[in-house]
Amino acid sequence: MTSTGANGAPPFEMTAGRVRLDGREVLHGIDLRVEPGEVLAVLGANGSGKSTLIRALLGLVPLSGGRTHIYGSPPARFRDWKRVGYVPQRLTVGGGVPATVREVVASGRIARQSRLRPFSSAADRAAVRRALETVGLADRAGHPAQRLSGGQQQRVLIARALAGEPDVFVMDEPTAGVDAASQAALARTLRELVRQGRTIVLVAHELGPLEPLITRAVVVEAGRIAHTGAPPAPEGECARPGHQHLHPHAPGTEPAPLTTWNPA
Ligand SMILES: Nc1ncnc2c1ncn2[C@@H]1O[C@H](COP(=O)(O)OP(=O)(O)OP(=O)(O)O)[C@@H](O)[C@H]1O
Repeated sequence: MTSTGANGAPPFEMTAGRVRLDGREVLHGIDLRVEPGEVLAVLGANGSGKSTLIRALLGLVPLSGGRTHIYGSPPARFRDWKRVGYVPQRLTVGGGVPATVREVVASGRIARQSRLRPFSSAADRAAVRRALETVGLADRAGHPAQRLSGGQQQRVLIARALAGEPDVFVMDEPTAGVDAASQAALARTLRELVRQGRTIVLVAHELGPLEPLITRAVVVEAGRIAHTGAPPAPEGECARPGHQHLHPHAPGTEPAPLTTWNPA
């Protein structure tokens, strides 16, 4: 898999990025380069600017100063959206229009379709099925997504990103409101994605079972990066004597299928 853009450009590179919302500057000169294969945690208090930062990296909010690139292109000129999977904080797809779980997850394939191939193919349907199985929602495929619990909706959004088979995943609090078993399942899924060479940027308050996967953390404080460097020290299971730390970049062989979630 190619994990950089043309000329080896990294997934994201922001230089002196500034963002104003409602006339108030909320990001004050951010420098951040995300390397291929990284699992970068964006940490910080409520309102520090974490979501705004990742939305700006994706071009979803415009910069008022500085510049940002996705695989070497400014967001407005970036065309290869199939390489990018975004898991927002909440399910907003459909804006109240009823959509089934399968339809929401299938929308993750849109960037892979084209004017020449506008309809879903067998490969699209298989990717949607795999993604639903991975997050343990295959039996809910025909249910209205809006009627699921918050944690299940979060899993739908993760499945939507998985279905797109992107090179880089950007996840805004993927564990928020998700039960402990599903958090552990998400950690297993992310570990496999990283082993396949994908890049992951995730916003989190609590890393929980994702902690051992993190290769670098940035801490956002009042719209600035206050710390960048080593991930937080592993706790709990990983810190126990005899625990086998499976490094996410351990050289692998063939990509294995993503582990199916079996939430209790
Ligand atoms: N659409 C908006 N208009 C005006 N101000 C906004 C808007 N969205 C966010 N803000 C403000 O920008 C700042 C950063 O918000 P942001 O959502 O990026 O923080 P966060 O670190 O992701 O917070 P949380 O952990 O609560 O999700 C906050 O002060 C917030 O009130």
